[in-house]
Order: sequence, then C-alpha cells, then structure tokens
Amino acid sequence: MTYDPATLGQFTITATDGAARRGSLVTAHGVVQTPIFMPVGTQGSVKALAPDDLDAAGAQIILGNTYHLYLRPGDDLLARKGGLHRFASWNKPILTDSGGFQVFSLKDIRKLSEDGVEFRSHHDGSKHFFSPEKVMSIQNNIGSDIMMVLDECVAYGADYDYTAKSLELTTRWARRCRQAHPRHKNGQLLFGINQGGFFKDLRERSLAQLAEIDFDGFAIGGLSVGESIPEMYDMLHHIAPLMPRDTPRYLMGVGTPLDILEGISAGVDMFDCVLPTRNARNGTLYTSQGKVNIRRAEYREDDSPLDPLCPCYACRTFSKAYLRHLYVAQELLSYRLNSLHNITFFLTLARQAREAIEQGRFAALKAHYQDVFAPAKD
Ligand SMILES: Cc1cccc2c(=O)nc(N)[nH]c12
Ligand SMILES: [Zn+2]
Repeated sequence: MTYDPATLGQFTITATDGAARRGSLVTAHGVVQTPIFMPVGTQGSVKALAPDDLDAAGAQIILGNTYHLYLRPGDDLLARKGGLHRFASWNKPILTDSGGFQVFSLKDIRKLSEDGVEFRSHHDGSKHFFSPEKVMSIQNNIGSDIMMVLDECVAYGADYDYTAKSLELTTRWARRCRQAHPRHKNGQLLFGINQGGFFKDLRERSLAQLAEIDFDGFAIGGLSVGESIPEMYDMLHHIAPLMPRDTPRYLMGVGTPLDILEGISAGVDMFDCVLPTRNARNGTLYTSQGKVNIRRAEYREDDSPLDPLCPCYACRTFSKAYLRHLYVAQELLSYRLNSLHNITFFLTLARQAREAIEQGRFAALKAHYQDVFAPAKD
C-alpha cells in the first residue's frame, strides 16, 4: 500500500449542482469518486461476487463489518494474513462499520455500559465486549481504509431523554476512538457518526460535539431504522447541509435508488446498502425501466435481456426467460447473475449522478428515476 501522507484524506469538491456535490476522496488504496455507492461485503465478500466481478461493475470501494469479521475469521487471523485487502484479494479501498449497529441489532443479547457493549455471538452464544478502543484495534487489524467510531444506533421511537443521553455517550465513545487511533495511523481514515434520533435539536447537538473532534468525514447514523420515508427525508434534509462542507458526508445503510438520489440532492456523498445483493437473491431486480420480479410467469418465454441499457454480463449474455428459470430452479448461478446485475445498476446510478452534477442536470436525473420507480409501476 503506497500513499502520500500529505494528500491522505483530502476531499476535493470539483462541482456542485444545488446542494449536490461532485468530489473525490484520497484513501490509502486509491481515490474514490463521489457521490459513491459502496457494495456491502459484510464477511469479507460481496455475496456471490468475486473482485473481478466488482471491478467489471465499476466498484471503487466495498464495506466490511467489524462485528462479523471479529467473530469469523477473527481480526487476529486477518492481521496475520496481512489484513483484509490481501486476504480477500481486493486491492481497492475498504470501509468498515464499527460493529455497534450490528450489536444493537442483537437486541436481547447485549448489555450497554459507559465502557462499551457486552454481547453474545450469534454463532455460538459466546460472550464478547466491544469498547471504543477494542473496535479501533479490530479495524486496525482489518486494515480498512475508512474506519467508523463505535456508536449507539438509537432504536426508532426512542424518547427524547433516552436519545439525548445516548448521543452524549456516542460522543464520549467517538473521542475515545480518536484517542485510541491517532490521525491517519496505518494510513487509515476515521469518520464520526451523527446520532440524535428524530429530534432536530439533538441531531444538531451531536453534530456540534463531533465537529470538535478531528475526523476525516462524518456519517449520519440512526436513519433507515424503521421510520417512514418522509421522516427520513425530513431529517436528512435538515442535518446534511449542517454537516462540515469540506469533508465527506456518509448516509449509513441507505438505500433504494430513490433514497440515494434524495440523499445526493441533500448534499450526501457516500452510501451503502445491502438491497442490491439481498434483493438479487429474492429475484427483485432494478433496471432502467423499473423493478423486475424475475420469478413472474410473464418472463417464462421472454427472450429479451433483463435490461437493454445495462452493460453487465448477465444482461449481455442471457434472456429474462433463462434468468427466471435459474431463479425458479434455485440454481446458484441465479444468485451470481442477479447480484452482478443489481450491483452494476447501483454503481451505474452513482456514476450517472456524478456526471449529472458535473453537467448541472442532477434535478432532471432525479426526476427521471422518480418516474421510473414510481410506486404505480412496482
Ligand atoms: C450500518 C448502519 C445502518 C444504519 C444506521 C447505522 C448507525 O447508526 N450506526 C452504524 N455504526 N451503522 C449503521
Ligand atoms: Zn445488467
């Protein structure tokens, strides 16, 4: 990994279109062009796809997850193997979530305290403890280019008092993460995570506290946790413009194509979501004409490609009839081809957004896809 310490973490905005930003972020494993969609590779692989598939699809950066990689294969093993890049033969950037969200999703088997969170493995029920220092050590062993702080993702519907106390804890943990991993040690960037639930004053308080800590970027956490779309968009448009302008803004766990375009219009630069690969496995495919449920009988004899505008191997090589057959027959190739297509769609959407911002026509791109994915057509 060779990088120039002088430019590491540099985020440059090269064009804007309304609040939408076109930029680039320098990481130790390469420059990331934003707005960007990041395929999720929770356990060190984007399910059913190999690095050369991801390269062909235009992936610039993928996600790994601290919680899962710590439990299996173990961050100590990854350190002995030279880190996740070498272990998974992925030589481009990797972002790792801190594991907080995953632990808080294990509702009944975790205990929260000032020092961190105790939880039981979903594999064998063994007891473990994540402190801010521990998750920094794990991400250091993984060798991710962008690390996330340990945070408490407050459940949807949490009351004001709980949310206010929780964001203070998340800020104290964020400070401890920063202290535990000095700036750019091992070529790694560190992002803070904004919390505060659905209370605008608490969101602003969280942001003000985090902005005093030296982070390379800021994420919006605690959204896409069960709230309605209008609630998510309302908070998104409130907080994104208040985030520091000269560092990347990352909306965690979002989202559908329309959510991503909404986020970009609010000034967000980075997105990740399991939708493309998860929905690929249940036959829900995203195309330039809208969503296609490939298992529908109407495709049984359909010789046309899934998406005539898509450059992916699946669309260039096979018919809808064949893709439907693979899905109905539960052939493993169905996972691979459907995942390849959906990931290509999300990455193409991000590329189209970058080009639209450069050409000052982002609003038109967003309106086009709002029509393509209008609920009536689902
Ligand atoms: C992955 C993800 C989705 C949604 C929300 C969150 C969050 O609040 N905090 C973390 N660390 N991760 C999240
Ligand atoms: Zn395709």
